[in-house]
Amino acid sequence: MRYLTAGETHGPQLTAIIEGVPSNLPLLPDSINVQLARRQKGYGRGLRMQIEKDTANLVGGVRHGMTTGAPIALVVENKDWTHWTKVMGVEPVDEDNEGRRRIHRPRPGHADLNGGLKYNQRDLRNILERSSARETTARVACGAVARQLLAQFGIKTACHVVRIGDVVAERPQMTIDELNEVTEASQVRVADKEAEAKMIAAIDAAKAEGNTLGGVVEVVIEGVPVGLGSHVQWDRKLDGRIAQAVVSINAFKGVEFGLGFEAGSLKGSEVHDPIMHEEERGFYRASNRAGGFEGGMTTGEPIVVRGVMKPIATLYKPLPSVDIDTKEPFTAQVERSDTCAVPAAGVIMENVVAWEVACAFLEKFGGDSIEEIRANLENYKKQVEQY
Ligand SMILES: Cc1cc2nc3c(=O)[nH]c(=O)nc-3n(C[C@H](O)[C@H](O)[C@H](O)COP(=O)(O)O)c2cc1C
Ligand SMILES: C=C(O[C@@H]1CC(C(=O)O)=C[C@@H](OP(=O)(O)O)[C@H]1O)C(=O)O
Repeated sequence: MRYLTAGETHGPQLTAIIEGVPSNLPLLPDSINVQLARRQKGYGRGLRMQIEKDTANLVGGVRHGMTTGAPIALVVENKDWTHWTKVMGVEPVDEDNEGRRRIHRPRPGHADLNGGLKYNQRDLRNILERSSARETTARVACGAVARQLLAQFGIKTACHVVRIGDVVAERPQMTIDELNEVTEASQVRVADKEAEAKMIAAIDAAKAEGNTLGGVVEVVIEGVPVGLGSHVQWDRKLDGRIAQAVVSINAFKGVEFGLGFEAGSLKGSEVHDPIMHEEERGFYRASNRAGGFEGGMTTGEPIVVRGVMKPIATLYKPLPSVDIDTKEPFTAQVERSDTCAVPAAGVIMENVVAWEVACAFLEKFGGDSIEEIRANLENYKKQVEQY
């Protein structure tokens, strides 16, 4: 499968085209809308999330609640567009027209200056509009389709917040269904109530001082068969593909699997997962410190992957910057902004990781219809059982 997205944050809509979704997958807008709504939640977001009510309109590839194998086309409206029709319209306006809401003071930490230099744009709004994380709405919609596919084969996903600023949540000891239930009810997507209160207080404190916060989120995927991805070629290693997908999320700066960076300070005996075998269960691991991957392939244990999000770049007490017109130092332009978007980022990460897993799943069990894929999976399961 592959997808492309288009659309600006204050333009009329976001658009995505997904190619390669098999036929006979049940798909209704609701299964996408659930993910879009999850992405909009979370303490610390700015006023924009009160304006938007993200819902997907399926405009291709689905008929009577089922995919047909044709490309899926979907759009999500920007409700905010009504306030931006002139500023973001396709019709030319005067160079000096105030209605352009031209940006000429780049924000440190955002795409403004690099994008302006690269695309030779003197209105940095032409960079901001597409570099905004609004685009992740379309990516989550695509991920939601991938989750639907995974769900057909009993593969479940969850995400939870591990850290916001210097507040760390306790690692939850619960099933994936319980984790989903508890984090859904949490304002910052944690299972740890004590940490939740401290995280909310930290976000309030950052906001009060015109500052912002980042954090760490974890995604767990269960029910994945052994052998997705491959050791034979660099670009077929599924952990590598997931890493790329995670770091491509706006403001994500790092990724780790299982023990992750901690593995660098431990001995081999404390890091690797002993191999076990039981007649009933087949091969399994005594632990899952690898986070579900060896040799770029899934081990059959849950995928456990974390991503770190830097603090939001737009500060109400801005950092020094330089005006691109006068070349004079200036404090950076202030745009309406979030204080902390880590809980939302967890949902984005869950959906982009689900996408990569679904792609690897289809590469392994490929087929044009759900029935063909199911037959291939059953056949492979038998092979693994008899190994
Ligand atoms: C859910 C989410 C919401 C975000 N909201 C903002 C925001 O309100 N203001 C801002 O400056 N950056 C925000 N960001 C981060 C910027 O989009 C990101 O820093 C920017 O695109 C530059 O890319 P980079 O940080 O990956 O280098 C958000 C990111 C995510 C994932
Ligand atoms: C719109 C979303 O996030 C936006 C991401 C974002 C940024 O710079 O990345 C800046 C803000 O945009 P605005 O200035 O319009 O409020 C966020 O609200 C969204 O997540 O749907």
